[in-house]
Amino acid sequence: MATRTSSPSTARSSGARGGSARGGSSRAGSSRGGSGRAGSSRGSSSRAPEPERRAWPARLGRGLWMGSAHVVGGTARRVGSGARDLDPALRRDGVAFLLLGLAIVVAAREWFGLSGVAGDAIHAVVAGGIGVLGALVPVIGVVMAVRLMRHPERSSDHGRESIGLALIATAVAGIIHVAQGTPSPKVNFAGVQAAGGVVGWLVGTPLTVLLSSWVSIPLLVLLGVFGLLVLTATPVAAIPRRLREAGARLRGGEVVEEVHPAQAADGTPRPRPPRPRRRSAGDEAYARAHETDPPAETEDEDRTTVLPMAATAADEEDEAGTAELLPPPTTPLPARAEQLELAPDIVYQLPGDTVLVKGAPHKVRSAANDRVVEALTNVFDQFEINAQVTGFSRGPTVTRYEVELGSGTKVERVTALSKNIAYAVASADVRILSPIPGKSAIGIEIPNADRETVSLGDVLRSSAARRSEHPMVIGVGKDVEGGYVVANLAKMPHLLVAGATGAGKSSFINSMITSIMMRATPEEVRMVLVDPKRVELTIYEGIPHLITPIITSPKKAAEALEWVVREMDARYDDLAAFGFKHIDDFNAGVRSGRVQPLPGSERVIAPYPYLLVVVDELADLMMVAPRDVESSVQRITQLARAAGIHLILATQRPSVDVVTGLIKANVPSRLAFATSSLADSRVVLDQPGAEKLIGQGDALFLPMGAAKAMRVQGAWVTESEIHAVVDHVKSQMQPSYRDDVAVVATKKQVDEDIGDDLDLLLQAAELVVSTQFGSTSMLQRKLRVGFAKAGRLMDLLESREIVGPSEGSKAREVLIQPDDLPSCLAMLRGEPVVEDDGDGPPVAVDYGDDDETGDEDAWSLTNR
Ligand SMILES: Nc1ncnc2c1ncn2[C@@H]1O[C@H](COP(=O)(O)OP(=O)(O)OP(=O)(O)O)[C@@H](O)[C@H]1O
Repeated sequence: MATRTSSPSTARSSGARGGSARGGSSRAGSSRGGSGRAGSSRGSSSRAPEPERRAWPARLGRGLWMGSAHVVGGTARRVGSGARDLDPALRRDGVAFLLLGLAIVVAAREWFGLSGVAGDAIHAVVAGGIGVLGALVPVIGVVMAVRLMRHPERSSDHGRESIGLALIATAVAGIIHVAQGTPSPKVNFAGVQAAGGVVGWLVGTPLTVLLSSWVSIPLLVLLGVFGLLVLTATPVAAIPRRLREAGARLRGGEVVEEVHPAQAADGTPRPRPPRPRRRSAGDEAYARAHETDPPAETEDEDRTTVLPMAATAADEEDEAGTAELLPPPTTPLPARAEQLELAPDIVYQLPGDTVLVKGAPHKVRSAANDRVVEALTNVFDQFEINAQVTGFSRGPTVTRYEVELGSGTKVERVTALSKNIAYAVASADVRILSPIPGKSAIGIEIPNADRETVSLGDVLRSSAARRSEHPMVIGVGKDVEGGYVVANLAKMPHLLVAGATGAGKSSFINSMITSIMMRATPEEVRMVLVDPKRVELTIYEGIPHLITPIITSPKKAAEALEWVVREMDARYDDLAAFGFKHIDDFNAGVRSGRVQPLPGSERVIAPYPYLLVVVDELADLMMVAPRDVESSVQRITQLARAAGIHLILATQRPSVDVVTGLIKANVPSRLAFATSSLADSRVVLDQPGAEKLIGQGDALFLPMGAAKAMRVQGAWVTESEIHAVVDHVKSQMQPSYRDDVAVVATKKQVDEDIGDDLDLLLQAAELVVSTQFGSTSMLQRKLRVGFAKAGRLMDLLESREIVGPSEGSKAREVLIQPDDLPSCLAMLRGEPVVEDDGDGPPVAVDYGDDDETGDEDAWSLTNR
C-alpha cells in the first residue's frame, strides 16, 4: 500500500565536492587526479619551447589574460559557492529584486517612452517578444516580486503561477496576432510588435494557416482558460465551488470550509436521514478495492457531495503499505469545502488550516553536511578504502550520505568502519544501510548537528495529505529525504507504537489525535482513549469525537476492550443482515439510500463512524488482566478491520511479556521510536535498528506489507496548538457519551440453573414475550428443540416470572409486556438493568439471529 509518489530532491552538489576532494587520494580518485596532473605536466612539457619562441609582448599579454581569467574565474566560483550557501530566503529576495528591476526598466520604455539605444533594445525584446502585452510586464513583475517577498515558502506556487501566466500570455498574444491580421515579421516587424509579438506570431500564424482564424481563436481561448485554471490552481470540477466561495467573500460572509452533520445545540445527536448522493470517483475506486458491487446510484440530487468514507484513487494505488511520501513543496489543493448538511440549522466546521503553525523551511543542505562529507572522505582516505561520498539526502533529523564503492571494494570494509565513522563525525548514532533500498550505494545515516522540527501543520497541508480526504489519514512526519509521510490508519489496520521513555510516543499520539480532529468530524471518526498514566491524554477530555470519557483505570480499560469486541460483533451482525462485507460499503449504501430499515423496524439507519481505540500504555493493562486484554486484542485485530474499528497500542516497555507473540501476530503495522536495547527493537520491528535512533521523534516506521522499515522524524504539535484545536472542536459540539461502555465493567452473572442454555432461553423469552403466547410446543417448533428442552425452557421462564404457571393443555399466561423485553433479556443475561431515560433504546441487547430487533444494538454508536 505504500506509494512513494515522488522522490524528494537529493542534494548531490556536496557529494560531488566530496568526491573531488577525495579524488586526489583514493585509488580511483588518485588515478583520476593523477592523470589530470600528469596530463597537465605532459601538456606543459610538450608546449614548453613554444612560449620561448614568442615575443615578450605576446608573452606579457598572454600572462595578463591568464591572470585576469584566474581572478575572474576564482571570484565567480567563490560568488557561486557563496550564493549556494546563501540563505534560501535571501536568494528568493534576490530574485524578487531582479523582477522589480526588470519592471522598472520595462516601464521606463513601454510606459514612459525611454529613448536611445537602451530604449530601442528593451522595446525590441519586450514588444518583439509579446507585442502589446509588453505594457503589462511591469505590473506582473511587481506583483510577482511582492508575492515572492511576502510568501517565500510558496516556492511551488510560484512555479505553477509562472506556468499559468506563460500559458495565458501565449494565448492572448496569439489571439491579438490573429486579430491584427497575422502580420509577418519578415515584411512588417513593427506590425508584429504592435500585435502579439514573436510569441503571438509563433502560435497564431500556424494555427490560422492550418485551421483558419475561426478555429484558431477558440483554440487559443481554450489555452488561455487552461492557463487561468493553472494560475489559480483550480481544477475544472472545483469551479462552481470556487465561484461560490468568491461570491461569499464578495458578500462579506465567511467561507465555510467544511460543514458536516452534527447534532442539535443541546448536544443530542440527530440521526441522519439517508440521503441520495451522486457517486464520486472515490466511490468507484473504493468499490473496486473491495470487490463488491458499487453502490447503486440513485438519481439524484442537485449537488455532488464529498463522501467522507470513500477512499480516493490515490489511496487505491497505495497497495503495498500505508505510507505515502511526497517532496516538501506543496501545491495548494482546493480545500475540503463541500457542505454536507444534516439539518439546515446544524453545521460542523473543521478547524481551519491556520490553527496549526508553519514550520521553518526545509534545508536541503547546510554547512554541517559539508563538514560530515569531509569527515567521511577523510576516514576513507585514512583506511585506504576506494569509496566516495556521491551525494546525500538531508532529512529533518538525519542525513543519509550515499557512498559508492570502487570496483573490487568490499561492502564490509565500509560497514566495519562504523565506529571510526561515529568517532570522526562525533556522533554515536550512526546507522549504516547496505545497500540503500533500490540503489547500488551504501547509506550512512548521521544525525544532523542542526536538526529541524517537523510541524504537523506542514505535514497536514502537504499535497500527500490533502490529496486524500479519508478521515483516518494522519500526519506521521518526514522521511530521511525530507518527504512528507502520511498514513491511513484504516489501512494499517492496527498499529503498535513503542519506544523508550522520552523517545516521542506521546508526541506521535498527540499528532495522530490532532490530525483526526483536524480532518474528521465526530460523525466520521469516534475515539476511545485509554490513558492509564492519567497525564498524556487529559487535554482531549470532552472533545466530541470521544464516545466515552477518557479511561484511566487499567481495569476499566481492559473491560472497555471487551465492549469494543461487542461493538464489533454488533457491527458484523448489521453487515450480515444488510448483506455487506465492509462498513464502508454499508455506509455508502446508507448514503445512497439503498440501505433501508427492515419492515416493522423503527430504526433510523445512519452510517457508522470509524472507531479508533488508542491505548497509551499497554503495559499497564497487561499487568491487570493479561489474558482478557490479549484475547480482546486478538479478537478485535482479527476481525475489526471490516467493522471500521482500529487499534493503536502504545508502550514504553516493548518486552515480550507486554507485546506478546499473540499481540504481535495481530498488530501488523509498527512504529518504533528509540528503544533502550536491541532486544526491544527486535520485539517491535523483528529487526534491529530502533536502538540506534536518536530520540525526540526519530522513528522507524514499518507499515503493514512493507519489507523495510522507513526512517521518519515524527511530526510535532505544540500544546498550545492542541489547545486551539480542542477548543475549536469543543465549541462545535458536545460529546455524547455512551454509558454502556462503563456498564460492561460489571461482571455478568448468569444464573447457575440456566447454565449453557442462555442463548436458547433468550430466544425463548423473546418469542414468548413478543408473541404474548406461552406455548411449549411453539418453542419446540420455532427453536427446533425437543419436548424436554422446550419444557425446561418454559420452567426457567416461569421461575423468572416471565410466564405464569402451567394451565394444562392451554398456553401459559405471559407476564411481561413487549416494551419490557430488553430489560427482561438483560436480567436473564445477568447484566444490570439500565432504565430507559427516553433518549433512545435502553441497554445494548444481543438478539442473536434476529435481525429486526438486533439492529438497535448495532446502530447505537452513531445514534445514541
Ligand atoms: N516529533 C518530535 N519533534 C520534536 N521533538 C520531539 C518530538 N517527539 C518528542 N520530542 C521531544 O521529546 C520529548 C519527549 O517526547 P514524548 O513525551 O513524546 O516521549 P514519550 O516517548 O511519550 O515518553 P514517555 O513514555 O515518558 O511519555 C518531548 O517533550 C519533546 O521535547
